[in-house]
Amino acid sequence: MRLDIDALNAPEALWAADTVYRADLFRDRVALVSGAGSGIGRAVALLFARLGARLVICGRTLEKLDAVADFVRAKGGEVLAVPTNVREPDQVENLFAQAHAHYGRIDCVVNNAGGQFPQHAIDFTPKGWSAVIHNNLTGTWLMMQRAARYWRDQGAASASMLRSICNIVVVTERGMPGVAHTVAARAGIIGASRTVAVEWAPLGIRVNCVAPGLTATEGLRVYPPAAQKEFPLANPMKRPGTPMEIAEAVVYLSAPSGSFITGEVLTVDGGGRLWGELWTAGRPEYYQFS
Ligand SMILES: CCCCC/C=C/C(=O)SCCNC(=O)CCNC(=O)[C@H](O)C(C)(C)COP(=O)(O)OP(=O)(O)OC[C@H]1O[C@@H](n2cnc3c(N)ncnc32)[C@H](O)[C@@H]1OP(=O)(O)O
Ligand SMILES: NC(=O)C1=CN([C@@H]2O[C@H](COP(=O)(O)OP(=O)(O)OC[C@H]3O[C@@H](n4cnc5c(N)ncnc54)[C@H](OP(=O)(O)O)[C@@H]3O)[C@@H](O)[C@H]2O)C=CC1
Repeated sequence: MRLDIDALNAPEALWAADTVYRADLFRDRVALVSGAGSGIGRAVALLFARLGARLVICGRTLEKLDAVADFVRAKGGEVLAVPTNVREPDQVENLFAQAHAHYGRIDCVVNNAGGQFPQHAIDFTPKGWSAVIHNNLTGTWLMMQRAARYWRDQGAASASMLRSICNIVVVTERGMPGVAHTVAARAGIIGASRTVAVEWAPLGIRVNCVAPGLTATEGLRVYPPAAQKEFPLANPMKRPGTPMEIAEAVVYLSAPSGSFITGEVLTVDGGGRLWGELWTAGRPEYYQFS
C-alpha cells in the first residue's frame, strides 16, 4: 500500500483542501485542540482556524506546536500554543488558565492527544499498560473534566454558546488485536462520555466522540512493516482515511450542526467496523490464510 502520509499531512495541503463548511462558521469562537502538533490534531486545528476560530493548541513537544502556530499566524489566524502533557493535572490546569487569560472564553475542546505501541497483549508489562492507560484514559478524562469545570464556573449557558467536547477514540466494537491497552482506554472514554453527556447537559455541554479507522498520519510509522503491508485490508474501501476526513467529522459535531447530538460516537472508518482486518502487531500464524 502506498501511504502518501507526508502529502496528506502537509499544512499547505490541509489549508487548501476542500471543506463543506462556510468560512465564518467559528468566527469569534475559541477552539482548544490537544495533540495538535501532528496528524489528526493538526488537521483539526487548521480546519478550525480556516473557519475563523482562534486556537489554543497543546501537546508535549514545543517545536511541533510552534511549527503549527507559525503556519496559522502566517495565514492571519490567532493561536496560543501551550506545551502540555495531558496526563498531568497541574499542566492541564495551566493550559485552561492560560487559554482563559488570553481569550476570556473557550467554545470547543477536542481531546485528540493520545497514542500507544503495538504489542501482543500477553506481553504487556505493568508499566507499558499504565503508560497507555494514563495517556488515553486519564489524560483525556482530565481534559474533559477541566473543560466542564471551566464552563460551570462561567455560569449559565446561552443558546449561542457551543460548549462542545469531542474526544478522539478508536473503533472498539470488535476490539483490535495488538493494541488491547488502547482499546480498553478508549472504551473507557466512550463510556465516560455517554455518562457525562447526561450529567453535564444542564451546563449546556455536549460530549461526543469521533472514532477514526486507519488514518494516514505520521503516527502509523510506529507499526511494524508486516502490519503496514496489510493496512489496505482494514476496510472495504481498501484505503486509509485522511486527516482531513476526520477533521470534517470533528467540526460537524463541534459546530451548531451537532447541536442536538450528545453522548454519540461518530465512526469514520470507511466501513472497517463491518469488514476488514487490522493486525497492528502483525498477523499471527494461527490467522494466516494458507
Ligand atoms: C493502524 C492501527 C490503528 C490503530 C488505531 C490507532 C492508531 C494510532 O493511534 S496512530 C498513532 C498515534 N500515535 C502514537 O501512537 C504515538 C506513539 N506512541 C507513544 O508515544 C507511546 O506508545 C506511548 C503512548 C506509550 C508513550 O508514553 P510514554 O509514557 O512516553 O511511554 P514510554 O516511551 O516512556 O514507555 C513506557 C513503557 O511503555 C512500554 N513501551 C513503550 N513503547 C513500547 C514498545 N514499542 N513496545 C513494547 N513496550 C513499549 C514499556 O514498558 C515502557 O517502559 P520502559 O520499558 O521502561 O521504557
Ligand atoms: N492514525 C490512526 O489510524 C488513528 C489514530 N487515532 C487516534 O487519533 C489521535 C491522533 O493520532 P495521530 O494523529 O494518528 O497520531 P500522532 O502521533 O501524529 O498524534 C498524536 C499527538 O498527540 C500528542 N500527544 C501524545 N501524548 C500526549 C500527551 N500525554 N499529552 C499531550 N499530547 C500528547 C503527540 O504530540 P507529543 O508527542 O508532542 O506530545 C501527537 O501530536 C490519537 O489519539 C490516536 O490514537 C485513532 C484511530 C486511528
